Amino acid sequence: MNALTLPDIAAQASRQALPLDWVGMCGIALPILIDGQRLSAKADAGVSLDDGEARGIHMSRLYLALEMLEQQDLQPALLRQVLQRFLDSHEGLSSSAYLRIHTDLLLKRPALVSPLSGWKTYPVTIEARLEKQMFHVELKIDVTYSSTCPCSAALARQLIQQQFVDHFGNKSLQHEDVLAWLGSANGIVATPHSQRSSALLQVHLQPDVQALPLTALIDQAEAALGTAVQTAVKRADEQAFALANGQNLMFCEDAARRLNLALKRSDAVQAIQLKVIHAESLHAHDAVAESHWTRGASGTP
Ligand SMILES: Nc1nc2c(ncn2[C@@H]2O[C@H](COP(=O)(O)OP(=O)(O)OP(=O)(O)O)[C@@H](O)[C@H]2O)c(=O)[nH]1
Repeated sequence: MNALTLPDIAAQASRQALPLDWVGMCGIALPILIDGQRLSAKADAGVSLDDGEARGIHMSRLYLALEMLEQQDLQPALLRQVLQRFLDSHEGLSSSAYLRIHTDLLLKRPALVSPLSGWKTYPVTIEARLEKQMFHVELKIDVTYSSTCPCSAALARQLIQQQFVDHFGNKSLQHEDVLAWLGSANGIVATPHSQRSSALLQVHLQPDVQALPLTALIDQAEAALGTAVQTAVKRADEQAFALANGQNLMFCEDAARRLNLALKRSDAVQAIQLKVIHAESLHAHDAVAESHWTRGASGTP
């Protein structure tokens, strides 16, 4: 049997004529380049099947178009080229093309005090679509941070005050006694609960953005949150982290508001949808807040 005789089922007419919104492949293994860094990714590639009479799309054509992503840095223009190739290879069948790329961005982060640093992964999804010649790019970024409950901190402070009264109530205060008491486990009788928390950021980029602002958005989010999860940690770094948490008490509502305000300052951002999850250590369920924002027609928030 030679290639000319291979049956081509996709080219047949469909028995049930019906257009489809999205047809393609999910979970395609792909090496990509972001800011010069080679990363392992999984891609979902698809097109609309507008011709309801056509049995199927040409999966291999989408798959092969992804080769364009192997050697060039991932930027909006490149995503658009790939999507255009999806459409060019499905002329008469499709008017919309979709590409989702899931990867773990690796960023080197310095310690708070010591001259050390370490790598941190940020799960990201880059989602691009070309519909009726309109091109859109959306970024989903997962940022982890530490949050300390302000209510718990206030309750702990009250217990420490009570302990102070119990201990020093009938004594004359001596500086060295108070200092020793403060440094003892007997003095600081209660600590507030903290949790590892995550911010799921979904950012719709402005149409004219030339470069994917992944690192910039992560930096802005971490600066707004103030207590990003650390990498290399010595005791000096842990102490600085304890101080940062103590000065940065937050409910999930506080975190959501801070992120909303920080991200909309970026010129690259057209709209945001965000969700913060405080995986509480107080109880077995999470505290969650969501927020969204869309830039007005005048370009102002
Ligand atoms: N459309 C479609 N193809 C599928 C599916 N599952 C597996 N395939 C296979 O994907 C393979 C590639 O499809 P095509 O791109 O049409 O391959 P081709 O006909 O050799 O390539 P072209 O000549 O470019 O059309 C075929 O062997 C299909 O059978 C499916 O659910 N839908």
